[in-house]
Amino acid sequence: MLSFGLTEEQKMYQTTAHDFAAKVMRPVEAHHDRTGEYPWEVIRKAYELGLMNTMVPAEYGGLGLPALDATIVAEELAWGCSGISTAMEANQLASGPVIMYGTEEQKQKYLGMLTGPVDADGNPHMAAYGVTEPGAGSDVAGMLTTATKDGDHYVLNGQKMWITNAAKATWYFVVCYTDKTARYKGMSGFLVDADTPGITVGKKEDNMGQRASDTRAITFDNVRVPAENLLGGKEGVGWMQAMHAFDKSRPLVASGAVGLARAAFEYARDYSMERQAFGKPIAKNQAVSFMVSDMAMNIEAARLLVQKAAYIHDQGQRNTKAAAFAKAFAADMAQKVATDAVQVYGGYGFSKEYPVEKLYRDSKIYQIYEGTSQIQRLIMSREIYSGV
Ligand SMILES: CCCCCCCC(=O)SCCNC(=O)CCNC(=O)[C@H](O)C(C)(C)COP(=O)(O)OP(=O)(O)OC[C@H]1O[C@@H](n2cnc3c(N)ncnc32)[C@H](O)[C@@H]1OP(=O)(O)O
Repeated sequence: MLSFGLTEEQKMYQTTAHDFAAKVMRPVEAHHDRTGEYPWEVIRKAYELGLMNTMVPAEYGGLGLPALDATIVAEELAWGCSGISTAMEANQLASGPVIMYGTEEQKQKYLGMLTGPVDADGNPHMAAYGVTEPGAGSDVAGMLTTATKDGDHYVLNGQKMWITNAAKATWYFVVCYTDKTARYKGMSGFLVDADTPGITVGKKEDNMGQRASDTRAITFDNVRVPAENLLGGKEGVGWMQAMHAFDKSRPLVASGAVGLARAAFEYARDYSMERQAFGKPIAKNQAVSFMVSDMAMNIEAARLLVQKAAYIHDQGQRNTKAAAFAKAFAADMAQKVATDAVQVYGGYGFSKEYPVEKLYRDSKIYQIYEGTSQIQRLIMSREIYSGV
């Protein structure tokens, strides 16, 4: 049976996340945008409420939410502030491969850290996903980082770039080559403790948007990682671990774009009813109201794509094409909606004193991270033509 309604449980998660976004995130979003300060106080409260790590299975201390339910929460959090929600949701990207491929010991230890007791500073443990490199963003197989077996350890050398939560994470999921000759079949995934000697974290990137999120380079210089931290205990499967993690996380990231767009739409709708021009609210002009209608229509369409991609994943089926549809459509939509929201605000939209300026800057990264809009179309085209 096809249903577009939310269950009582889903409505409860949605309401909880929305209240949190409205009461805890919205009041501080401008501060974190301006200063780039990491939003620990928000993350601590989200952790206490159970809004972090929602997809970690219950036996490892999480809520064990299906991807569909997690997207409902993620949309609300990004409605609150997509910079802060990216810092929070990066844990879900890093924990994805562990949930899907970790050994029992790895799950107990590394998922348990995320849901377990806070650290000495009272902060919950965070994680980061390390695939991208300075010279390999879209082209994952072009990475250079290597792991060489040395007794009961692997020795990691190389550099990762644009890593969300790099300086805040307790552990990283890192993909690198254990066999350079085998292309993607020579890649392996590792769980790396962030305090391992030989790891250097770079400066915080001074980004255009989502400035609350901590993005840095991580350099590995002869970093010795115990062999037991090889994810799933198997070499050569790091590529698939990374790709399947994207299939799981792209609907989640796309739902963040939907949440941001919804915020921009609401501001534009409300402002268009208040702002007077030529003796009437500007919403009375179809040039404006049609722009706002397009926003509402495209947000709805994006959400349906997101929910379908998450639903397919939850059925245990491959959702690569649906996840790419959702990610590309939602990202491009969010950028357009945020741009049009600035347009509805006119000169005020260009000012930092009004909220749509931040939404415009924040929206851009959705077309870049987690696979660019161009890469999503590449993925779609391969899925469409394969086996035809
Ligand atoms: C909220 C969270 C915060 C977010 C913070 C931001 C985090 C990030 O930005 S993380 C980094 C994002 N980076 C990306 O998304 C990388 C984008 N690039 C890619 O995904 C890949 O490089 C991609 C898809 C272009 C593949 O390129 P390419 O090197 O041509 O490999 P390709 O030939 O397609 O694939 C190799 C094999 O893997 C298989 N494969 C690829 N993807 C999948 C998949 N999803 N499922 C199963 N198999 C797959 C292919 O079928 C192929 O198999 P075979 O050899 O049998 O034909």
